Amino acid sequence: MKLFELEPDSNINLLPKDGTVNYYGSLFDSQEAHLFYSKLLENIAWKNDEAIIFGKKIITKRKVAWYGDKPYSYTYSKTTKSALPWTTELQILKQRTEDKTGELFNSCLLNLYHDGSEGMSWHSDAEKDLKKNGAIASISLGAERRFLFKHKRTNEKVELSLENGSLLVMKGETQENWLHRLPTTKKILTPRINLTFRMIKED
Ligand SMILES: O=C(O)CCC(=O)C(=O)O
Ligand SMILES: [Fe+2]
Repeated sequence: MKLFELEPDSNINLLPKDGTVNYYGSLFDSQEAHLFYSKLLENIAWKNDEAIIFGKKIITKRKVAWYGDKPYSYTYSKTTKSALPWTTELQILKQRTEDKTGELFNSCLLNLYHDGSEGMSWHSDAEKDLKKNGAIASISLGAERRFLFKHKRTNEKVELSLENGSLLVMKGETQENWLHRLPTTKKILTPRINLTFRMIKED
């Protein structure tokens, strides 16, 4: 056991410019992280994602789900989904994320990556349904994976590792100026669940 486990400083901005990314490390002890992971695996309405890539409809191996305060429709990879009502676990996780970050969220996109062969390619989350420059809070459960940012103009890169139970927040102009991706890897053989709490525009 490590006697002096240093918590990451969530005030540090991991990006050198044009946006803000804060890493909070793990929000849970390993038992609690495992409990949330199992409950989400069991209780979330996981579906294979449909995306339109180069004009062709494809079905991803990765599974997704979309929850929110209201049945918001959300257009993602050119397909539209309607948000389901919060489950108990999601309500607890949303509350905890809001307490930690001081931000409010009204929706959550979940991703289930069965192993390292599934990932997400370079993109930014600036869909028109999302509040402009609203914070996006990302919780990771299960396998630890690498996560990268790339500046849209300069190609500068920032890399980190998303631990089991960890919270990462992207805010300010991050989505306007940076892309992010979850690279695939042959080394990871176990699943990971990711939750991104977001704020959908209500007009
Ligand atoms: O799985 C992750 O950590 C990232 C997911 C993501 O970028 C997204 O859902 O937009
Ligand atoms: Fe994203």
